Amino acid sequence: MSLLNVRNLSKRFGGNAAVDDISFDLKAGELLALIGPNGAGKSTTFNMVGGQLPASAGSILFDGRELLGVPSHRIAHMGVGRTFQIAATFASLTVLENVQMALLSHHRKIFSFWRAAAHRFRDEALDLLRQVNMQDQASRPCSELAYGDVKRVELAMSLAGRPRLLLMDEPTAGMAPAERNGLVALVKDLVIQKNMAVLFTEHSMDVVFAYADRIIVLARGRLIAQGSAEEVRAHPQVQAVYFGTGKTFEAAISEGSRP
Ligand SMILES: Nc1ncnc2c1ncn2[C@@H]1O[C@H](COP(=O)(O)OP(=O)(O)OP(=O)(O)O)[C@@H](O)[C@H]1O
Repeated sequence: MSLLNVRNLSKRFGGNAAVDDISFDLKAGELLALIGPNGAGKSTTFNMVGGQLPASAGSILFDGRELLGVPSHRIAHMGVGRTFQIAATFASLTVLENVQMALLSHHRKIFSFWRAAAHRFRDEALDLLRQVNMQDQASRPCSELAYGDVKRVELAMSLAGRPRLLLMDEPTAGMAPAERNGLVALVKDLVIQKNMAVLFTEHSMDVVFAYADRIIVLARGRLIAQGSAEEVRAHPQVQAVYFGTGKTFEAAISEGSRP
């Protein structure tokens, strides 16, 4: 049975249908990529699932419970985690402190007194850092880290909320190709180990085709294709919309270009 059921979801901004009657499912243990050209409606879809944006119509069921109309903080506590395009860590805090902070937040402790409670959740934070291969850098301030490592810390922070569904908006934005592959390979391992569902948007097609279990393609707010990498790659409408210039996916991959 699916963990997430999106049905006939739409969002209009004035006369513009940013998301237009889309439906898709996501199972536990599945890594689902949401792709499409700029302005296709990916972020708008994410923001509706995460509760940051109200929908104009449709339904989003998470484990059978309707998410539409539920505030984002409550959606987070229901088990839907989120990472953003720009990693949100506290630069002046150490790696470990950032993850402890996320744990304090998850357990609804008060931020302002957190230093006094810094010993709390230390073991749990170290365990989360181990899961993203950052335990060796636990005592370094986040400001000193390479960007790819900051993204790993952010991933550990999002795991602090024990999400059953993790939404990752362009997790590899701003990363070098080798770092990109490392991060998404790690996410794929976590999906399998934790039987967690992940929905991610991504501009890097090589990463999508290498790691996603399934891909859905949006164009101008409409869902035009969904399926395996092979199915999506071969889909005529996807090729036409994505590479209207006559480019093929293979060419785009070898150039490492953004659509
Ligand atoms: N707050 C808003 N007000 C008005 N129009 C918006 C708003 N947010 C998004 N849009 C429009 O909705 C459409 C979909 O935008 P969205 O940001 O969801 O696309 P996207 O696929 O995430 O694009 P990108 O890959 O560039 O991030 C676009 O036409 C955009 O201009």
